[in-house]
Amino acid sequence: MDLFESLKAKITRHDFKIVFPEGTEPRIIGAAARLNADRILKPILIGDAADIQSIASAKGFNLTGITIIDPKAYPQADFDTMVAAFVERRKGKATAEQAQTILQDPNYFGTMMVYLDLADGMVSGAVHSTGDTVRPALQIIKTKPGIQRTSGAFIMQRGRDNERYLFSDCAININPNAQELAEIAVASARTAELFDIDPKVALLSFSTMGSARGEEVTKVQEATKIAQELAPDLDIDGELQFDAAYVPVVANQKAPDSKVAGQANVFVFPELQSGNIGYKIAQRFGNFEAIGPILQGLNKPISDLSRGSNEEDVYKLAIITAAQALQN
Ligand SMILES: CC(C)(COP(=O)(O)OP(=O)(O)OC[C@H]1O[C@@H](n2cnc3c(N)ncnc32)[C@H](O)[C@@H]1OP(=O)(O)O)[C@@H](O)C(=O)NCCC(=O)NCCS
Ligand SMILES: CC(=O)OP(=O)(O)O
Repeated sequence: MDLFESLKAKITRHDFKIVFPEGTEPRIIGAAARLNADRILKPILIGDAADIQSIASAKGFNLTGITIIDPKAYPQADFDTMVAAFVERRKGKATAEQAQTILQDPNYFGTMMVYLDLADGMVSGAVHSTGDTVRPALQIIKTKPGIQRTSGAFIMQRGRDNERYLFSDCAININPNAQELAEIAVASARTAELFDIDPKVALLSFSTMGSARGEEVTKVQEATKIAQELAPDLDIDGELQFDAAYVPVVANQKAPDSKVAGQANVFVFPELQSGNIGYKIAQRFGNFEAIGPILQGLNKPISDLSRGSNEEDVYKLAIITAAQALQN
């Protein structure tokens, strides 16, 4: 079954509430209207109610049944509760006065809704940068026990046969150390399983099994060892160049003894420059649909769109976000 049909079937009866802080953005309104009409989940739009309504009617989107939260009209008592919860969560890092200002930011407001269980997940980032979208989640939602760093994975999908891979970290950690990279590799395998990928994890480099040297290579070698120790049940190998990871004939030549080389479907990039560039090249040259970034390791699902996303990308990432809520 198509990935999204299978995810829709899993989430539909749960009526998950997904909050969209960028409620006046037409791509968001359009996706919310479709998600609502298809009865997949319950969208909550944050923004000026009159603006949202007028954009929706200009574009012909039906908002009947969709919750709109206009921060200007949000009940004072509920806002005070949010402020108090934020101050408590930030443990001395924000005063009540600062919290009043911080929570005017729709991403902080939406993230607090998820934290307070007023929503099951959040999707933002169609107009905000990744930093502005995810920082509230890092500060408020935080990572699951045992996970130090959240990271951002993409499901890369192409063609009718649903050729599907996972790329990470393409969004968050600028230069992870070996331990962090190892955790990213293991978290990526777990995310892959959620999307029906039987993970074979390659830690990528410009070197294959010692063919080149340098501290960048050593980091990937160390990360591979740590990841294998962290998750002995998984097929994880490195360091591998992309061709050795992906192309069987090259794998035979460069890494003949590897259980992953030539068959990898989870590609872990050594740092963010290569990860972010890599996914965009596959998306724009390779015609892969890039779904994500899916934030891994957070206590609750928060998703960050690329600003280049279209309405369909918003629709699909909202479904994935709701599917992640199933794991909570
Ligand atoms: C994600 C990012 C914004 C965090 O940077 P930052 O806001 O400067 O983060 P700080 O170091 O000030 O940390 C803020 C909080 O987040 C936490 N944090 C930072 N990175 C984290 C991570 N990867 N995982 C979990 N928590 C993290 C910190 O521990 C800190 O928590 P605290 O305030 O409770 O102590 C930054 O790493 C970044 O800009 N990454 C690149 C994003 C990007 O542009 N990607 C390309 C497009 S997708
Ligand atoms: C994931 C990503 O690269 O986001 P943006 O394009 O918004 O920077």
